[in-house]
Amino acid sequence: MNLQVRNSSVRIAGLSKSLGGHPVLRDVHLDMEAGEFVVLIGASGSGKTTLLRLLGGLEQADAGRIEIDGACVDAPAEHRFVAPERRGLGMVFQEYALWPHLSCIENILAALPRGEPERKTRAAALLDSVGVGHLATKRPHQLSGGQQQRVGVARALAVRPRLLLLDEPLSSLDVEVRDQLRLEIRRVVREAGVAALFVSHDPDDAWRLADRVAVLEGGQLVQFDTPEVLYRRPATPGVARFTGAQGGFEGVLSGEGIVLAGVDVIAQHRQAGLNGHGALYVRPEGVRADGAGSGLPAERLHAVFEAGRYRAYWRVPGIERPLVSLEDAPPPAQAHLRIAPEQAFIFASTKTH
Ligand SMILES: Nc1ncnc2c1ncn2[C@@H]1O[C@H](COP(=O)(O)OP(=O)(O)OP(=O)(O)O)[C@@H](O)[C@H]1O
Repeated sequence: MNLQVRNSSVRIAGLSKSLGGHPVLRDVHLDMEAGEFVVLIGASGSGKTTLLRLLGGLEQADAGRIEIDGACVDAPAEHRFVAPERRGLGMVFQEYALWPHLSCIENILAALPRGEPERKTRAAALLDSVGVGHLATKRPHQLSGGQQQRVGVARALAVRPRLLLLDEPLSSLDVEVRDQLRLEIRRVVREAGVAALFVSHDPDDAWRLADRVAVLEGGQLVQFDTPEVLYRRPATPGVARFTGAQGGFEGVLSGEGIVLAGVDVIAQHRQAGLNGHGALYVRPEGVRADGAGSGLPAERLHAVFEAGRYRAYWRVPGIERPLVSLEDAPPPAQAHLRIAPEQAFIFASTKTH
């Protein structure tokens, strides 16, 4: 059966929302392309759930505009607000939220539009598409968490949504089930051709699911890019950390880089408009110990074997925190650390000098 649904797109412009007198979202602009899978990340309290609730119609914006599939669903300036059930959305939550007294197939049938032809065939096909066709007659309590979430995804797609909203749907599952279900969600959402906004804390969700990743910091959208651009050009220290960087190591800016422990460290990317002091962020895979030669003089504090390599922790005179490197061979007690410019990023100093 063809599970294809309408193409969709989302336009969010100038969206602001305060809760309890505090601004939670500030002037958010975000356009999703038809069929695009966007993973929304951000620290706890950054406003992810609030953005999802605004899209879902569970909250009303203070300012700005939301369009789903070309239809304006929220625009306070125009006194426009479309109720949640009329927005054409599919929703999947962390807690599975299935009807406990209904079987899996009945849960799907309850979501299918009444006039839908061949309802039972479609409900069964939806369960099949997420790998739980054989559990159609079971009740939710007879299923594992991962199986229940599969039914949750099938039910969300049953309404032929214009947009699928997923709020940390994998976070209650153990790692193996999470990996498996992540792949299946991506496949089934692609097959349905529906746009999806997936809220997560987990970097693996961003790398493995997203066409683009949207990053919220303090209620503002600080970056909206492909995973590759996020990795190569993180827009903020927070994004650099999310992509695995350690930092910020404070130093004085030089012509092309930053001086740490008397050594000029070159970084390919430096935030525009900096002068005076800065802070270096670098991923462990961009730091290498070198027995001799140039680089930051370092003393090994500790090293552990990890997934075929050695993760080494170094003390560098003049740097407050240990610097971490990844090595192919057991690291020596003393070394010079070389930093790969493409793995290094310089942002504004967080200290007042
Ligand atoms: N009803 C409310 N009244 C007042 N403040 C609220 C309300 N709901 C949320 N907030 C505040 O708004 C901010 C953003 O909350 P939100 O739940 O959107 O963040 P989040 O990024 O989803 O966080 P988490 O990852 O922890 O779920 C938080 O500081 C939160 O305390």
